[in-house]
Amino acid sequence: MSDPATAAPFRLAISASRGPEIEGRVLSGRVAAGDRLVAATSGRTAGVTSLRNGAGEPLDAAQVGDHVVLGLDDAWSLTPGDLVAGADRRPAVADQVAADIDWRGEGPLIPGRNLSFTVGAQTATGSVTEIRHRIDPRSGQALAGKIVGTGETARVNLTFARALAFDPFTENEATGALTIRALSGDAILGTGRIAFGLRRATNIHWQAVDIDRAARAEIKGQVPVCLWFTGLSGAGKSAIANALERALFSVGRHTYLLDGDNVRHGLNRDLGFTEADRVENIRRVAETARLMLDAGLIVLASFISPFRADRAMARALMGEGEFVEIFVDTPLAVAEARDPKGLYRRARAGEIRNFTGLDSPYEPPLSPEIRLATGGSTPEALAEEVLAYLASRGTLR
Ligand SMILES: Nc1ncnc2c1ncn2[C@@H]1O[C@H](COP(=O)(O)OS(=O)(=O)O)[C@@H](OP(=O)(O)O)[C@H]1O
Ligand SMILES: Nc1ncnc2c1ncn2[C@@H]1O[C@H](COP(=O)(O)OP(=O)(O)O)[C@@H](O)[C@H]1O
Repeated sequence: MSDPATAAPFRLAISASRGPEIEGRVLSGRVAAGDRLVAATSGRTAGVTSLRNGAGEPLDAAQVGDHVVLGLDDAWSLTPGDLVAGADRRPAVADQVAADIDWRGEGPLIPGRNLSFTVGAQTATGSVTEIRHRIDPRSGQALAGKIVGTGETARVNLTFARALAFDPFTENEATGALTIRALSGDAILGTGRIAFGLRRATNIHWQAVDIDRAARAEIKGQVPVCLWFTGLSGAGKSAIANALERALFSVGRHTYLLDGDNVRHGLNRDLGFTEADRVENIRRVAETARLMLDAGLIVLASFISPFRADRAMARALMGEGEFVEIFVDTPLAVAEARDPKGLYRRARAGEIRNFTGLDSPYEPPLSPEIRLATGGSTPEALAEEVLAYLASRGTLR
C-alpha cells in the first residue's frame, strides 16, 4: 500500500536555481531520477537526471519534507518560491481564485485593499475583489452578509498581481493553503484555503493565454477587415468612408479611419506627390492598416492610391479576404467640377505640379471587390452598398 503523503502529486518549493540544477523543499509527493517535471507558471518541462540531499550526498528518491538538489536535462530560470511539479499531475495556475478566509485583521476585511498573499512558497500582492458570503464556523453553512469582522470566516474572490500555482486545498493542503499579511510588516492578518481558480487559465500553461490577433478580434466581437477606398481627388472617398464609419460605429463596431489628408499632416508629413513619395505614402499606410487589423479593428483607408502596383502591395500585406478594394468611380470632369479645395483650378493654372488626373496618372482598379458609381447617389447610400457587400460575405455578423 502506498503512503498517502507520497501518493500525493509531487510539489517542490524552489529555494535556489542554478542553470540545470534546482534546489528546494518537497511539499508533497515523491521524486526520483527519470521523472518528468514542470515549472508550474512557465509550463516548461524537463527530466530529472540526479538527486542529492542538502549535504551533497546522492539520493535514489526524495519525499515530502526533504530538502533536495535536483539535476535536470534542461536549464530553467526560476526564482525562489516558484513551484515545480510532476509533469503528469500539474497544479492549477491562475491570477484569480475563490478561497475561504479566516480573517484576523484588527478591523473588518476591506475589498480592494492591497495585501500580501503567500501560497505554498510563492508571494504576490493581491486583494479581495468580492466577498461572496460569510461562513458559519460550526455548521460550515453560508451566512448572509458581506461584512467580515475579526474572527469571522468568508468565501471570497481574490485577485493576484501575477498568476500563482496552486492545488485546491481539499486536494493538497501544502499547496492550497494561503496566508495573508499587510504589505509592510509580518503580522498575519488571515489564513485561507483555495477552493478553485476563477479563470479559464486554470490548468493550462500560462503561455496558452498569450493575447493574439484572434483574441483581440474576438473580444471586440468582429471580423477585422481593411476597406480601401481609391479614386481621384474629389471623387467622394472621404465622404463615403465617413458615412460608412458612422454606420459601423452606430452598430457597435470598433473602427479607425485613415485618411490621406490627415495622415499627411503627421506620420507622412515628410512626403509630397512625386511618384516615389506616393509609393512610400501607401507603403506606410498599408503597414499601419495591417497593425490595426492585428489589433482587431475594422480599418477604413481613404487614399487616392493611384498606382495598381501599390494597391497590390497593400493587398499582399494582409490576409486572404482582409483587403477590400473599393473603387470610388467618379469621372474626372465631375471631380473637377466639385473642386471643393480649389486644387484642380490651381493645378490647371500651373500652381500645383503632379496633380492626379492632370499631369500625374490614375490607374483605375481592374477587378475591385466593390465599384461605387457615384453619379446621383449620396455618400450614405453608397456606404449602404459597402455594408450590403460585407453582410453578404459574412464579415458583419
Ligand atoms: N498633386 C496632388 N495630387 C493629388 N492630390 C493632392 C496633390 N496635392 C495635394 N493633394 C491633396 O492630397 C490629397 C491626396 O493625398 P493621398 O495621400 O490620398 O494621395 S496618394 O494616395 O499618395 O496619391 C488629396 O486629397 P483628396 O482630395 O481627399 O483625395 C488632395 O487634397
Ligand atoms: N456622392 C456624392 N454626391 C455628391 N457630392 C459628393 C458625393 N461624395 C462627395 N461629394 C462632395 O464632393 C466633394 C469631395 O468629396 P471628398 O469625400 O472630399 O472626396 P475625396 O476624399 O475623394 O477627395 C465634397 O465637397 C463632397 O461633399
